[in-house]
Amino acid sequence: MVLNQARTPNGSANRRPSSFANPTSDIPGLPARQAAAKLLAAVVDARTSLDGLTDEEHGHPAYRALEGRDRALVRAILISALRFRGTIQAAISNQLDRPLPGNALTLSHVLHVAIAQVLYLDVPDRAAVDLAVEQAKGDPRTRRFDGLVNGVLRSIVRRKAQILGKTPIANAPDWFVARLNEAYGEERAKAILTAHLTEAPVDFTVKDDPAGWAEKLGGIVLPTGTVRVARREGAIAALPGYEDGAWWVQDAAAALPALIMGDVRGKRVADLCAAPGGKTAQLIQAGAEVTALDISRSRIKRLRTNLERLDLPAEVVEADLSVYEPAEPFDAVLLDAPCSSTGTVRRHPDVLWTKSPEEIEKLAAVQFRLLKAAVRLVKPGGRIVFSNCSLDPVEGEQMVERILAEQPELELEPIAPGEIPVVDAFLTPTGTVRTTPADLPHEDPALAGMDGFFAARLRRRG
Ligand SMILES: C[S@@+](CC[C@H](N)C(=O)[O-])C[C@H]1O[C@@H](n2cnc3c(N)ncnc32)[C@H](O)[C@@H]1O
Repeated sequence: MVLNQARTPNGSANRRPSSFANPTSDIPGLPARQAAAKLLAAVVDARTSLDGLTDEEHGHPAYRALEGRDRALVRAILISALRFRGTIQAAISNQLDRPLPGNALTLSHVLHVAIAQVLYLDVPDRAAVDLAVEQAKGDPRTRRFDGLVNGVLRSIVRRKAQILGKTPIANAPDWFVARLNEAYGEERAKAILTAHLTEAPVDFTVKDDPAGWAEKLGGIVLPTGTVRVARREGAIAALPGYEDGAWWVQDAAAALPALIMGDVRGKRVADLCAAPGGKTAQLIQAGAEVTALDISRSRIKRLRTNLERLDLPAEVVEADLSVYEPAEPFDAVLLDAPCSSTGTVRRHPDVLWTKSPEEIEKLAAVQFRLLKAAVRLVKPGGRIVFSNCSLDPVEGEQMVERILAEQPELELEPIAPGEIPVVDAFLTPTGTVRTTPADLPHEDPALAGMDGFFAARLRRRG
């Protein structure tokens, strides 16, 4: 089907005079769709993180100009548009005889925003389609395509059940699928890609009584001890136990690196990339005397607030780990390094569209540098736990091989099966920890999975 006739939402020819001054600003719901298309452009064209764009204080101006409800709608649209980007793109392509012109990026974003609503959100189809047509008309870059927008969207509305009923296609860039296949084999890679299509549950690390908190929060206790609740509307801060500091939100996988540190009671431990403080809190709770260090002022602020709420005291240091010189070395250090975050796609579907293989290599270089800096901060004989939330072996398994090859004073301290029973299910043959979103399956997909994480325990030779 070729769609190039300019038509209004009700199918009649477009007769709106071109001199119609700023025709769109008063149409309810339109500013939210316009903002969504702008933010989508910023994510996929300029590779900007969605969290930054939707920051309540420093986010994109088009986002900050919206009311709270519209902000939530924009976020929901973008999460779906990015999570199902492959499916949406295929649905568009199926409607056209030839691809959209390469310079029609704005048109493509308008379509993606509308289709995300039609296929995945509880927005009336008619509103999604009509607003997209108005949006196209209101922008000189898309004005001449309003008929195409109308035709493509109406056709997708009609084919909705068929599109949604199909086996999901890979909603990830080719480079990512190729790297997953290579690292995990096709079957596990497919399971990971499928897991990415469901929103992650909310996980809580509790100070004590997991069963009691699971009941109060309406969740389950995972084999790892984490309390898990299916995602639902509502503020985390309104949940029981928040004010009292009884728990903190932390993915089940993110809770494992601190556990492989072993018994830290009474030890001086540095958490070297600490903010916002999930692992710091675990280490303090486990009885360590913790120094929490981070380079980012704003993230340090969040860490302080979190530790205050939890009533867990630590020495907090704002510094660059590469140049940090403590008065004396630590008994043990944890380096939860900055990474590509490809293990967190379920909650951050923008990651796949903002990162690239080159970016992964760059981040691996940063991790290598930080890991070397971490080694000099620990006493001879002391442990170094290295972790991150990437699925890519370059940032995990291969990073450990590289550092061991370069630093003879380091050795791998493999985790033996049964030593820390909660990580047994995730141990690799070399005694490191690897989790993926396809792990921790559950009959209810809303309660399944965990972040992709890697963690290794190293020792500075004594
Ligand atoms: C993956 S996050 C840490 C998450 C944290 N460990 C937790 O569990 O809540 C990585 C952190 O590394 C910090 N970072 C990046 N480069 C750093 C450096 N050179 N020195 C210290 N911190 C750094 C970032 O600011 C960021 O907060």
